[in-house]
Amino acid sequence: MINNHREGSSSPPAVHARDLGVVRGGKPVLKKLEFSVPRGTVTGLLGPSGCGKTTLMRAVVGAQARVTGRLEVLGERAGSAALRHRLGYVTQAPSVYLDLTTRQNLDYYAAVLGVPRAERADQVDAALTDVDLHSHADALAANLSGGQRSRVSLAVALLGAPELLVLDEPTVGLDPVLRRSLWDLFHRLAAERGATLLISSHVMDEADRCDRLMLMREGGILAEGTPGELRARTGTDSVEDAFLRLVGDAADDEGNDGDNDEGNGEGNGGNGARRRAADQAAGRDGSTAEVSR
Ligand SMILES: Nc1ncnc2c1ncn2[C@@H]1O[C@H](COP(=O)(O)OP(=O)(O)OP(=O)(O)O)[C@@H](O)[C@H]1O
Repeated sequence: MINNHREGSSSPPAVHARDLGVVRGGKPVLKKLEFSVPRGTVTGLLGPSGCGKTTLMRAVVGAQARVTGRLEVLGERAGSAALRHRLGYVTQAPSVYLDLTTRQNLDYYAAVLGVPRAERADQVDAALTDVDLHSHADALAANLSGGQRSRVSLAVALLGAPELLVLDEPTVGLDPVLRRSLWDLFHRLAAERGATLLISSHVMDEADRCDRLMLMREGGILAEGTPGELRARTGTDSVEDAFLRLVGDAADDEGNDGDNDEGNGEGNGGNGARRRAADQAAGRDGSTAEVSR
């Protein structure tokens, strides 16, 4: 599902990073990242738990301290006040007021965002339609399921029609039908409103729903491209296998860079290291399609 890229040649990418680094807790968690996210695309950020997806998203929305290098968002420096109304960000923890109903939450956030009073009801209705929550519009958030609360958070992010939506694992805890309808919504937002979506996921079977992917590992970008390009580059049939192949190749490269004391030259030793690195990256002990968790 490759989007036609709608960005004009003169329009800067939605996100542009050069030599981007972040230190957290005294440790470098993002290391010299270089990438661009084209406008009007659904770009997936995939990688195992702890590889730095959330940190990267926080840097993009201007919520991360100790960012070094260059990071431009919609042509502005990340974190600049001019971006406040052009971005929507949904964290992994739904941020809704439990003592308000779904509609009251949306109405409140619309007011905070400065949506004119006369437009508020329409915008709230549109957001409720987008996330399919009309049937729970008057339910207290406290009485919603976890997945429903995440959708309220997503609806909040849609208010004001932001140009860039940064969504941290928006489909966690949702059933397959809802997941599909949200992915359809993400593509509609890109195709019909020209929005750019940067979406993190650790579920590899969602990778094929993205126009483009950035595969992350240990604070770096392992590879980027369309799902088809990544499959073709690695000679694999799925993005999950492409990821594991790339992790294995990176482990081989790292192994070749140093001395190999174990080295009796047996294929099994190398394959074992490669396999361990891939399994570790995938967080897998069996045949799960998830990268981690
Ligand atoms: N508040 C913090 N203080 C110090 N280090 C942190 C903090 N939050 C995260 N880290 C570290 O930063 C690294 C990247 O974490 P991050 O949350 O960005 O990863 P992630 O890929 O989003 O993981 P997940 O998929 O589990 O959400 C991890 O090594 C983590 O331990």
